[in-house]
Amino acid sequence: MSRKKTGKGKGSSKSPKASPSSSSSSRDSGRMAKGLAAAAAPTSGLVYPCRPSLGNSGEFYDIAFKVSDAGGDSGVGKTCLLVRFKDGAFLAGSFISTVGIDFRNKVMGIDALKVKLQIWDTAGQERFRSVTHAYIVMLMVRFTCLSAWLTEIHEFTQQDVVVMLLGNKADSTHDRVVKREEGEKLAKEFGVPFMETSARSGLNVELAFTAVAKELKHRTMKEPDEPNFQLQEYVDKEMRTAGCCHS
Ligand SMILES: Nc1nc2c(ncn2[C@@H]2O[C@H](COP(=O)(O)OP(=O)(O)OP(=O)(O)O)[C@@H](O)[C@H]2O)c(=O)[nH]1
Ligand SMILES: [Mg+2]
Repeated sequence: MSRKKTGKGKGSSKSPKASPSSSSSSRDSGRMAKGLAAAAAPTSGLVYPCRPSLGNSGEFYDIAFKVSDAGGDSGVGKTCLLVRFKDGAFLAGSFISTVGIDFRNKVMGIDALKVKLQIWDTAGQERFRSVTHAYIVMLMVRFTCLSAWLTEIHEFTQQDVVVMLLGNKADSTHDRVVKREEGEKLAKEFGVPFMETSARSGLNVELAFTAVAKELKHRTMKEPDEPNFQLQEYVDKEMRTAGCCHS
C-alpha cells in the first residue's frame, strides 16, 4: 500500500469546497459554517488512499478514516477531548461553544500501519444530517437522550456506522453527569461500547481513539475468515492491563 502524506495542525477554511479530501494543506483541517458540511463531506468514511496527499507538513499514512464526535450535548467536552487527543493539552478557561463543524487530523500507529483519523468536531446543537459521512460516531451524551440520539444516528448515517459511547469528565464528581455503572448499564442496553474519559486528566483519551482506529482498520482490512474486532473487549482488557486507566 502506498504511503500518503498528511498535514498537521489546525487550519481554517470557510469554503464549501474545502473538503478534507482537497489537496491543499491549508484545508487539511478547519472550520466550516453550519449547514455546509453535508455538501462538503464525501459520503464515505474512508478517505481514499489514491487521492492526492492532504498536506505538505510531512506525516505519512497508509489509510485514513473519518470519525465524528457528534451526539454530545453542548458542554459535555467534545472539543476538549479532541484537543487533548490531538495536542495533549487541556483547554482550560471559559467555555467557548463550537460553531458549525471543525476537524482535526491525527496519524496513529496501529499494528504495522499508519492510520490517519480525520476527526470532525460538531457543535452540540448540530444534528446528524451533517455527519452522515462519518464511519464512527463517538457519542458523548448526558445519557438522558441517548435513545433519541441513537435513533437519529441510524436514520442519518451509513448502515454500518460504528457508535461508541463516551462518558467524559470522569475526573470530576461535580462535573460528571452520570456514574460509571449507569453509563455501562445504558450502553449495554443499547448495545454500544462504552468507556469513561477525561479531557482534563487525559484518562483513556488515547485508548478511546486507538480502539476506534483499530476497529476501522480491522473492518477495512480483515480477511473473510478472521473474527471481528471486539472493541469493548479490547478497551476492557487494556484498562485491566493498565491497572484501571490510561492517561
Ligand atoms: N472537569 C472536566 N471539565 C471538562 C472536561 N472536558 C471539558 N471540560 C469543560 O467543559 C466545558 C465544555 O467543554 P467543550 O469541549 O467546549 O464542550 P463541547 O462538547 O465541545 O461543547 P459544544 O461545542 O457547545 O458542543 C469547558 O468549560 C471545559 O473546560 C473534562 O474532562 N473534565
Ligand atoms: Mg465544542
